[in-house]
Amino acid sequence: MQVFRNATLPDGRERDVAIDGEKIEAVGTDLDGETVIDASEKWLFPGMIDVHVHFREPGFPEKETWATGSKAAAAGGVTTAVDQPNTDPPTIDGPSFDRKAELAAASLIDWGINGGVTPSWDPETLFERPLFALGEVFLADSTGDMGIDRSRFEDALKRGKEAETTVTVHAEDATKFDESVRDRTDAPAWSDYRPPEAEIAAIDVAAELAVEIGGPVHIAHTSTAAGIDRAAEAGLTTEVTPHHLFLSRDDLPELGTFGRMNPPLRAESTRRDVFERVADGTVDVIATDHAPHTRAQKDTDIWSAPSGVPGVETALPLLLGEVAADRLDPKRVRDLTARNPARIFDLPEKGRIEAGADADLVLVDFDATRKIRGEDLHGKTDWTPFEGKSAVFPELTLVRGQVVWETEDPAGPAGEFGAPVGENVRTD
Ligand SMILES: NC(=O)N[C@@H](CC(=O)O)C(=O)O
Ligand SMILES: [Zn+2]
Ligand SMILES: [Zn+2]
Repeated sequence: MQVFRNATLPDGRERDVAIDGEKIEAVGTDLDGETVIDASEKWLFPGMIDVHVHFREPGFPEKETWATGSKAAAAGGVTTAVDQPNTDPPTIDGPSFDRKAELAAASLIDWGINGGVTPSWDPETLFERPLFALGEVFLADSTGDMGIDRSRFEDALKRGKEAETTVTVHAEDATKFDESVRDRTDAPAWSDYRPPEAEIAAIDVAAELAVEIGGPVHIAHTSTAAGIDRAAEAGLTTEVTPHHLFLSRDDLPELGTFGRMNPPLRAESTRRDVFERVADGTVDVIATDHAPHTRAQKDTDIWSAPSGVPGVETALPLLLGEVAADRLDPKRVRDLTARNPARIFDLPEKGRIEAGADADLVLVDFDATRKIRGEDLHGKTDWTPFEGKSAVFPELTLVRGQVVWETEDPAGPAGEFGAPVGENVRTD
């Protein structure tokens, strides 16, 4: 048994946390074990469950792989990551799921694989597999051009309901895109091209159909306060990315094409409104939408650059930086990154520091604030849109009791420790 002694938990209690094998054995005081780690002056958070990453395999290993993405995740305190279906081949049937699952075996951290929806998807064989969730279902084209129309979306919601799985939605309505800005070459043109109304309109459709059809619906990467409010009012769960929380159009002069993503960066006032909804608990989940592209791929004009930014290694550190600066409550960070995703996606073993749960833990020293630098990160991309921002990186990350990241030993353990989680689909 190993014991973290006198660690501060997100709710402020100071406790010993004892780990036996893969599980938390006890949370208490005066606990004993063979290995005792002095954690006084330090905090333990549950590992982040990132329900939205693009680890790019199969198809685009120059952007990311399961090995590099999961190592970056571990270094950022993410202990479970869920991959999205816009790979090549897209994950839209049984065989493509199996192929991705073989590659995911290289993961250092625990993982889930989502199933996607296109005109050529095969729900029969797809739902025979242990999907994490159905989605992200693209209501407009993004990277991978998997946009679908309303009737196929209805079909996806019905299938999701039948299989008792959550449907996650990329909510943008392409009929609201503003073609009149096409002759502009500045980076903010992307934000004007895919305006807030496009997101709000798509969330309205998702909410309407979710209420009509039933079954849980989760809106991915919401970027507008109005969208979040409408989703929440309709009983849908919502997710916000670190880039919509910490960046706005004001950053685009500096970021240029490296700040292009879907949905795009919004006005600074919108960013503040979104932050408020994250801080007050209206938003359920922070997920990264980790969408790496190489520097060379991004370094072109605004209409040719691919959409998406990396974020899996910097999300929890940025949030912990906000805790250090007294702008976010540590309990809120715990809920957004661990407790809520575990509840929404039905992972009873994960997301909590309690006896019986998986020992997915992050050891944090709030005095160790440092600036994010792209060159220090562990994914395939050597750039980050968060360059220079203050963050608190984990000292130690454990997945089911196993150290997968240690600041003292950045070479760290080899991969392939991760295991699949959350067979959230009824396959009988
Ligand atoms: N968000 C993005 O801008 N890009 C994502 C796809 C997506 O989530 O829409 C990607 O896979 O590159
Ligand atoms: Zn998306
Ligand atoms: Zn995505």
